[in-house]
Amino acid sequence: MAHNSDTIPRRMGNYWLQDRLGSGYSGSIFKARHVHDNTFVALKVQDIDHECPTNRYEQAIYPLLQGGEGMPRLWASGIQGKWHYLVISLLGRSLESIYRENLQWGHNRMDLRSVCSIAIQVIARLQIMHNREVLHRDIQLGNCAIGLTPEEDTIYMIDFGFSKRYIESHTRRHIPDSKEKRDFLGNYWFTSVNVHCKGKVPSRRDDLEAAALMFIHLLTPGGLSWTRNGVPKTDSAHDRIKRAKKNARPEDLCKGMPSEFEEFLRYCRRLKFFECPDYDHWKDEFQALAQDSGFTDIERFIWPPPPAPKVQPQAGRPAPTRPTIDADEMENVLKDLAKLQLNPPRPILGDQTNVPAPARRNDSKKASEIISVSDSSEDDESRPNGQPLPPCTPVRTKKASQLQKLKLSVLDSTDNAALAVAVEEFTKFLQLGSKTLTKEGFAFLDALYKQLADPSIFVLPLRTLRSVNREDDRAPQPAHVKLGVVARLRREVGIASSNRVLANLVADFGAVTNKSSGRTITKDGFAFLEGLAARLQALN
Ligand SMILES: Nc1ncnc2c1ncn2[C@@H]1O[C@H](COP(=O)(O)OP(=O)(O)OP(=O)(O)O)[C@@H](O)[C@H]1O
Repeated sequence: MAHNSDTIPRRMGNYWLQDRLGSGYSGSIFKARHVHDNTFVALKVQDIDHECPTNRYEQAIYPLLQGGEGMPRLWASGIQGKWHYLVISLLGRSLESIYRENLQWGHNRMDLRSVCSIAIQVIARLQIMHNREVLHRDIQLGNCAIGLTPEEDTIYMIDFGFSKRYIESHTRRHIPDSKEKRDFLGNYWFTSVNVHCKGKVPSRRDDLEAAALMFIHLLTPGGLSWTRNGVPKTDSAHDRIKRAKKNARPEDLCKGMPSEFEEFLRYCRRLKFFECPDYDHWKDEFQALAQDSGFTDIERFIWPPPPAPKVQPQAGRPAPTRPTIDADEMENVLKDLAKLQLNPPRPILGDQTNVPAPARRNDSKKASEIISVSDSSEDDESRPNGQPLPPCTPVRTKKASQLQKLKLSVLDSTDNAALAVAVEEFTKFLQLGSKTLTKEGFAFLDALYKQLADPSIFVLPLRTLRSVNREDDRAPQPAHVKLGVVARLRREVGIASSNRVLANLVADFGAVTNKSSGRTITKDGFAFLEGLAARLQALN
């Protein structure tokens, strides 16, 4: 319904309306001042005859969320003439406005620090909402806003016009799933594939998937491909968006990003309709990613972002000036370098005629340094308004490059003692940081399997590889199955009689971790790895 702001009275209840903060399909939102105490609020106004009375829906949701961190307060609500109004906490800018500002500063994507911080806070907000039995159902940048000073580092959720309780109040049961196709509810850019493209009933998993797509959008140069032509004006344009979204594979969407984003999207898509997501795990993952990348104080969203942590140049050597190179270009360069085969083949465990290990170690170090190069500019370029440039997203995280280094040291190993050291380092590294096995972690296990099974031949180690696409391999298993298998592996590793037996145990360990829902290493898993290192020493 058309909405004419001229007819909105200057005063609503006890508030004087001031500037318009925003307006949407369903109404307008104004900054307003209390007539007596002069405090400022946001006042959301909607025509009482609007075909979609979202203000009334919001009015029912707000009381459920009061007091939760990052949830605005509902101060008052009422009807005046033909207007329904909600009085809520006045907040700062939306993430949509911040994202656009970043584009204007010449950055075609957001920096990793900001995205990790957004991820941690948005997942925490969804955790609060879901714990209070509410689904948001319209996660997007415009529906996340930062607080006003001194709360500008807190992200708030706003716009609960599409929200709904997923626990029915009378039965206390989860809303039912349905096979019937529903009309799409949400937004074009981030609503999950199940809800947007397949007409399924939204549940907790869909809020999380929308959040995952939003994080990936922020890190994608130019944004997700289906957002680039603007809001669709025809059904066929909308169909094109749905097709692009449905066909986009996580590995393609997340190319060049830290693996956590791909992992998170996959995790959201594996969740069952009724399943409760593991919010804490994913907050920890993004926290660990930020820490691995050298960022501090990550729970706070700081805009503009503080300068990127600098890697200290070695004493006595001038810092190298890096050419600007993007992730795709870097990948091509690395592929071309690999094709050149400048060095003799890597020494392998069973082949003692290779060049001495120390010389090869240096090479592997260099290789990992190349891979871990970040695209953060060394230039002291300033933004048009004098703000410092935000740190750019590293092509690979510190965690990824450390694991890559460990994998190379496995491939360089010429005896079991060297393998044992690599396994010990791998174990310690995971114990101290994130306990999730990323694709680089699985690549380490692959390399280990290869060396133990038969180091003299090239093995395609499909048994531990994480990125298998076969449906049966991807189907997650119940947690108790993983616990049982890992406990058995832990026992068997202590009595393994040969490298080949150890190889099979490593393969089983990779497979069972791959099929577990969080791909995390449990206590027994660490005991298995420690036992493996000890057994390798014993079999040396
Ligand atoms: N509490 C608030 N404080 C400050 N600004 C706000 C607040 N709530 C909303 N805004 C601004 O107004 C915009 C629209 O708000 P909101 O999404 O709640 O309204 P809407 O009418 O439901 O919009 P849409 O139809 O686009 O979903 C937001 O993107 C934000 O910029």
